[in-house]
Amino acid sequence: MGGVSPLPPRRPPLNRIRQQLRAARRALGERAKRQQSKALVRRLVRLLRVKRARQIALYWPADGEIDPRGLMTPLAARGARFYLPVLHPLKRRPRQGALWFARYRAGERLRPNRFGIPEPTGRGRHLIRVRCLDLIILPLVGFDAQRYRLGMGGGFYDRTLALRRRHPSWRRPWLIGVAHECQRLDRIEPRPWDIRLDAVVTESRLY
Ligand SMILES: Nc1nc2c(c(=O)[nH]1)N(C=O)[C@@H](CNc1ccc(C(=O)N[C@@H](CCC(=O)O)C(=O)O)cc1)CN2
Ligand SMILES: Nc1ncnc2c1ncn2[C@@H]1O[C@H](COP(=O)(O)OP(=O)(O)OP(=O)(O)O)[C@@H](O)[C@H]1O
Repeated sequence: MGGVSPLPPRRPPLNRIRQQLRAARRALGERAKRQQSKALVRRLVRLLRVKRARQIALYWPADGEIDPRGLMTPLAARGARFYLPVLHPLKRRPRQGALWFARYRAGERLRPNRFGIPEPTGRGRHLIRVRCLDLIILPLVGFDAQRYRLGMGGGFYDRTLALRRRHPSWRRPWLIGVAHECQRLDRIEPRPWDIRLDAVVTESRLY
């Protein structure tokens, strides 16, 4: 043989990477997950962008995700309001596969969506325009040090935030991805629709 340079190692397909990262996240154990969520919330509340935010989108944790709900008590004391993602009901383009954000007050009744994730219900729910949010805390499956995000694969946040790609100078909403450190990848090859986050916070670091 000799003289033939080896092919670069082939990356496993994205879906396999997603599965592996989700399994790693679920395997953490309740105690570790609780501790890491608490440590992460302590980091978040120290960030000026977070302290100043008035309209904040969180998410309801599922599948071993970091629990961001600990932000509510300290930030409500500063006058913040909170919103949760709701799957857009339209089955047609262009809004299909996008998210709405509905006001959520602690203790309010929620109903599971088609993925089993609780969301605000009812005609009375108050929706907010994405551009009026100061801050979105995004769940993620994987991230890299460049702050690219790998999600569940539905493209929901990418579609919802697509307007930001067209208006890169818009400062709102600020986008913070939150994750366990074990969800970091060496490099995520960004696809054309991927949105780069403004920050990624883990239990031990800020990217
Ligand atoms: N907590 C949380 N809420 C969120 C998101 C999220 O990632 N985390 N989303 C972020 O986008 C949106 C929901 N996106 C999701 C996309 C796929 C699956 C999921 O479990 N898919 C299954 C298979 C699909 C099916 O059941 O039909 C899977 O991959 O196992 C869940 C949520 C909005 N709300
Ligand atoms: N702005 C957009 N407009 C139309 N389709 C989009 C847009 N963004 C993403 N998509 C579609 O969504 C699909 C899933 O995208 P991707 O794999 O990046 O999801 P994800 O970021 O991992 O998931 P999520 O945001 O739901 O957590 C892609 O195949 C892509 O075609």
